[in-house]
Amino acid sequence: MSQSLHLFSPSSSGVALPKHSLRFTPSVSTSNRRFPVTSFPRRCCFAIRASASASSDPKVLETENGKPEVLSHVTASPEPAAVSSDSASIEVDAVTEVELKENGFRSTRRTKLVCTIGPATCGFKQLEALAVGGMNVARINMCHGEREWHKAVIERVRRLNEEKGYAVAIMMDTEGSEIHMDDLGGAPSAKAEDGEIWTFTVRAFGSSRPERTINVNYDGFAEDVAIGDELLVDGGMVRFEVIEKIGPDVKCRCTDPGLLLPRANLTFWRDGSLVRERNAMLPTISAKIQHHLETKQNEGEEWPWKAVGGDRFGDIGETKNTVICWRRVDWLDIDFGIAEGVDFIAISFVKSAEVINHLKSYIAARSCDRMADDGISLLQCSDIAVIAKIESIDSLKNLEEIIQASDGAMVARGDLGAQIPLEQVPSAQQRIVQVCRQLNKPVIVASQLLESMIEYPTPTRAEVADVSEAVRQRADALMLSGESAMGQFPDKALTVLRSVSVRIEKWWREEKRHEAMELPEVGTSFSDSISEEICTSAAKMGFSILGKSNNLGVDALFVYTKTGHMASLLSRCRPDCPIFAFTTTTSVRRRLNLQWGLIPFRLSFSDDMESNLNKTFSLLKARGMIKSGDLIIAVSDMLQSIQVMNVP
Ligand SMILES: Nc1ncnc2c1ncn2[C@@H]1O[C@H](COP(=O)(O)OP(=O)(O)OP(=O)(O)O)[C@@H](O)[C@H]1O
Ligand SMILES: CC(=O)C(=O)O
Ligand SMILES: [K+]
Ligand SMILES: [Mg+2]
Repeated sequence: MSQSLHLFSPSSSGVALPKHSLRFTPSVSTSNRRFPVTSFPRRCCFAIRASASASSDPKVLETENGKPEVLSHVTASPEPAAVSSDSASIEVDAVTEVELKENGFRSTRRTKLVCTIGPATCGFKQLEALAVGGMNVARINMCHGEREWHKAVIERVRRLNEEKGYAVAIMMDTEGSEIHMDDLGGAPSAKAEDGEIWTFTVRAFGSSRPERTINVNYDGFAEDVAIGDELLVDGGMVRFEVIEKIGPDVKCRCTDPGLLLPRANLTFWRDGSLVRERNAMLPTISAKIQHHLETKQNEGEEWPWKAVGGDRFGDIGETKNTVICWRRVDWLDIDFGIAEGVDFIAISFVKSAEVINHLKSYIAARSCDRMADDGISLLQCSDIAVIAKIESIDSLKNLEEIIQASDGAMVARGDLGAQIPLEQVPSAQQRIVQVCRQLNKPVIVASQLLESMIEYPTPTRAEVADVSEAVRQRADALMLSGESAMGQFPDKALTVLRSVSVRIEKWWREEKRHEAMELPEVGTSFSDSISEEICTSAAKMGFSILGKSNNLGVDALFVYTKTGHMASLLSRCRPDCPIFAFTTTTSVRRRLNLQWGLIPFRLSFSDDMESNLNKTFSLLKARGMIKSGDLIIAVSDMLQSIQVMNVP
């Protein structure tokens, strides 16, 4: 078996490059950039047989957010496939179609959009409006609401995907170990005025809560704070000074007035520095649960946190009386996420790669159990991607190792801005985005992108500039928080993200302003290296020169990928033309929906590239997504090949 990179030019039907000489050198001039459709020489292919399930699946093609189309007469045989010529049987993906009409073929939006779902957007119609508006990922935040509420949202998104053909992925965000306030007894907000005295306490009050009293979720709160400390709500939206401690009650004077929101995050500062010693940021597990733990441990029972071990997870034997761990509720949420088959789990307040590694093994073990229980096949069972939220000083310290261990990262600027000086947040963002790109992990820029749109229908100029900067940095995705969760204008906020993204992407493409980034090799095996070379070469051919068109006038990159890896390698190069990513499973398709520039489709394909291409051309032409004469570069992880051709 040999591994070859095949480049097609007008003078040759296929060139097999020798091993270790996989540099792409354009062999054609731009004046002669239309190629005949060439056939793939099967004798020199590195071929992986199509899996049984791929060939027995109904022949389906789905676009990013489009309805599935069943093409019963398409075969997966290695012979050139019979393809549908009946365009009427092909339903057009609403979102991609709208964006294609709005922006033209080459100007589809590359930046992906994540919306936090909350009371303002949890209904079916509201979710549908977001999907139509370009939401690629729906985020649910386990800090807020009950599990039942989140379950209902997940079910609605699923129904939306099934009934209306979208591929909206679901991201579950864990509560994490931060200290936060209670839900204000159900009130939407509370106003703290200058000089007022408020009590922060761990005492439970039930319905008879005294005025200006806030419950705190962290048992050690009163012990850890000191008189004179500064208490910041949501990173400084409201500030208090600690003036007195009475048992579990901490009396504070408001020094910076503002609106307290339910479950707002709390940090405390001493002499200008964030207080982090004594594990102040990690809630101790409650005595009740600890007792339960010890009893069960004595019975020799296995524990989820035991299974993943490590001090941060509360290895029970080691920390008898002060078990420090992710709170039990996080584990229950993680189990919930696995059972619901969410696509991403975002982990709040990650401190080290160890946390991510443990969680990934846990998910893998749990997913296998689930697979066995449900009798579902390996291909159907998605492994859930783990997103590391970078929102603490520790996470910045261990940034590279955390991102390397994760499947992606989030620049969680809300809490990050409460832990480092605000003026350092932009450079931290730039660094995180850059490290993610180098390590080939998708990155989301989150929090306060359009904060004023919670209340107003138009953004501030400064917010538009902030969104533009994240797009310019070519982050994979932008995220709405309060704007979509509880704001008055969720659809308008999404429209702003969408239109600013498209405009800035186009501007930078035309101006050729993007600095080239040195991308180190990420793979470890020879086969990985070949995939990287192939993708780099293909993407290079898809780059523009002189602000006009790309080297060869390439209209789109096609990638046929089972795991999604080759698609992400192409995305990482941030080429100028759109990337159509074809994959065989819906879960991989949904996951690819988070990555820059990918238009993910589900398609049953075989290991015969010629038949795959013919089938794809026919389907996409019928949708008006490509036309005869368009120049396509196709790569595939089954054959590790590159093909350059015109759509017939
Ligand atoms: N499921 C929900 N139910 C009620 N309110 C919600 C829900 N999700 C979000 N919200 C509201 O929207 C606001 C912004 O949501 P988001 O989850 O992005 O912020 P956050 O709580 O600051 O995030 P994190 O806790 O991850 O740092 C929250 O402060 C809350 O008021
Ligand atoms: C999103 C989030 O968790 C933050 O900004 O803090
Ligand atoms: K959270
Ligand atoms: Mg946060």
